[in-house]
Amino acid sequence: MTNFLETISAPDELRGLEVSKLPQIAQELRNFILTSVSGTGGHLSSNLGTVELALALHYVFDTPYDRLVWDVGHQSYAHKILTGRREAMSGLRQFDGISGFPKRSESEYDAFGTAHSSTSISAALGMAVAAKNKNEQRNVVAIIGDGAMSAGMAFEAMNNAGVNKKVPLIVILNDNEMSISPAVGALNRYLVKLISGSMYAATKRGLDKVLSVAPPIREFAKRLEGHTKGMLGPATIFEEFGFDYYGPIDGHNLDVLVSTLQNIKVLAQTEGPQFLHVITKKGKGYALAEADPIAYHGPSPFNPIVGIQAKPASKKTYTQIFGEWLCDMGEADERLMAITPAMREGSGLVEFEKRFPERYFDVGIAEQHAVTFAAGIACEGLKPVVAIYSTFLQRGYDQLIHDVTLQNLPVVFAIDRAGMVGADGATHAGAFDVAFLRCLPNLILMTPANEQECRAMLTTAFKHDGPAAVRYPRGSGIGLETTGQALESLPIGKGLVVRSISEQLPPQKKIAFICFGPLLYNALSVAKEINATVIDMRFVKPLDEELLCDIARTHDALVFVEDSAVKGGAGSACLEVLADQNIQIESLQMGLPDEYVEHGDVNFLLDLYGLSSEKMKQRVTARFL
Ligand SMILES: Cc1ncc(C[n+]2csc(CCOP(=O)(O)OP(=O)(O)O)c2C)c(N)n1
Ligand SMILES: CC(=O)[C@@H](O)[C@H](O)COP(=O)(O)O
Ligand SMILES: [Mg+2]
Repeated sequence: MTNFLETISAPDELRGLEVSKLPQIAQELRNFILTSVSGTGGHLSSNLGTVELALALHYVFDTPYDRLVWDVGHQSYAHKILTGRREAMSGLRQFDGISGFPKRSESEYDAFGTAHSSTSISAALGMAVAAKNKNEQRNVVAIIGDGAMSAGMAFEAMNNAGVNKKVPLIVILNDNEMSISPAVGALNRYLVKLISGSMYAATKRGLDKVLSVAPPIREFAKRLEGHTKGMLGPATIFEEFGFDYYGPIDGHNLDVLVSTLQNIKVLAQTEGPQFLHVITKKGKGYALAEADPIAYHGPSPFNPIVGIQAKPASKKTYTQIFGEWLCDMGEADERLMAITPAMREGSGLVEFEKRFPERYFDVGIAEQHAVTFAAGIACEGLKPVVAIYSTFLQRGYDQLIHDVTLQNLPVVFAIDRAGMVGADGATHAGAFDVAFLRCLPNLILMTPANEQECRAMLTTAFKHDGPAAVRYPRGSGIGLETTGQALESLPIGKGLVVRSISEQLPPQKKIAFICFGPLLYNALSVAKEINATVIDMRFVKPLDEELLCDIARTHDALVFVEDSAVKGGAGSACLEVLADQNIQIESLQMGLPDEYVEHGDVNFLLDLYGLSSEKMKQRVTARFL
């Protein structure tokens, strides 16, 4: 049997086929995705669930002239494979390989770069308004998941789109009742009601509209009605926002998808914003992923025959260290309230939810709300802990300033994925939190070098009567044990001398490494070779100014080391203090460059940016020795 997928290098070739060929192509796509992603690692269950949708979209719409904007974009592998990147999938999320998300610089078919959730409707509306303004008859489609739909930004866009009757915008809601973990919130309950049939009336109303304005597609309405129950009832929330609403329809039925999209494409040009609700299964077609879409959301490489096999890890991850601390502190202090914006597994809160369900809050993909929700909790004397990725905290920055630090409220920010994250690349790098946090009055900012410091700093933050943040990287530390360790704080604003210059073989130049975070250990291995001092500063804010100035006055050169952007980072904070104290000294800053750090193996990237031990030694030698 012909493998059609191998003959398709662009959607034009797809559009030349009979629609009856699409189911076979879908099967080939699904098999290819499973084989490829099990080999490279990546996002799997969401991609298995959107095979038919991607196929039908490229079949019906004249891509890339018509625009497709994939929300989050973690589910865009079928889209990438159909648009000439099948071979490139073997390099997925590897350095110099293709991104795991749509990326404008990667393909003309990637209309908008995504990865942070809930931006698609805003971007698509912008494109649709621009097309209208330029008198270009173009279709723009936003494909957004039910999880992504829970973010305020999606409703900001809907609110703006709905009143714009002449804008050819199509929004497709890919509803699989899952975020990464099960979807949460009132919107999820509402969608379940829609799916359950209690509000199929919307479809009936939509059908009546279709019949009234486009008689030639009467058979479309009849066929669509075949998939819905014609009960009358209240308008859907989407219609109240000004969209014509159709669905829910089966997002795996290519006949229904293609005919529905062909007609909605026409309506968008004459009737304005259209909203299609499709139902899919996350993990579709691979039994293990269908059974456990969470485990298969973003797996590392695995054998698809037997599925993911749990491997006993030699060292705990920082996420596990946090999760362990959260339970221990939650046990010790019932005021602790744990908040996650839709990242229960990734942030390590699964155990806490089991043990303290009444103090666990998954607020959905809603970082802005998560931060201010925590502020409200703190106002009432309880102790909120916001578990959040560095990159996603960017989404709640104004709330962090305006609602938390300005009011000096005791909220703990457990910031995971600080520094380089590897496979997810530039959109997910935790590069900027030191720069955007250290300038905030009232906030304490800590950078643990190892697991024990991480646990102690979380305790310090929790016991502090004001806003406090601890930032720690993706992955494991050096392997220090923390289980059962006492919940003791550190002296706030105090650094630590980890190594002093040995006077036995005094170096030609007295160099001190001033370190923030786990790169301290790369610096330490260099310091042992060249006989240098190593300082673990521990706090970016408040800085241990006394220690810093003492070291500066007793050494010939300082090397600042951090796994965050150099621009505005911890090293810059130190240089500001030295300038204030009028201390002149040679210095070198080591950290993330003034560019977006792309996807790739973290150790490779550390070496690329001169942060491996070998490269640190080369840079220090070249500059000072
Ligand atoms: C602002 C932001 N917060 C959190 C995430 C992490 N994240 C990635 S995918 C996802 C769930 C998306 O659910 P949905 O939109 O329903 O897509 P599905 O995985 O079900 O296809 C989350 C929370 C993100 N990418 N962006
Ligand atoms: C698409 C998305 O934003 C998440 O799935 C993210 O990729 C998770 O990152 P980790 O793998 O670091 O938990
Ligand atoms: Mg979903």
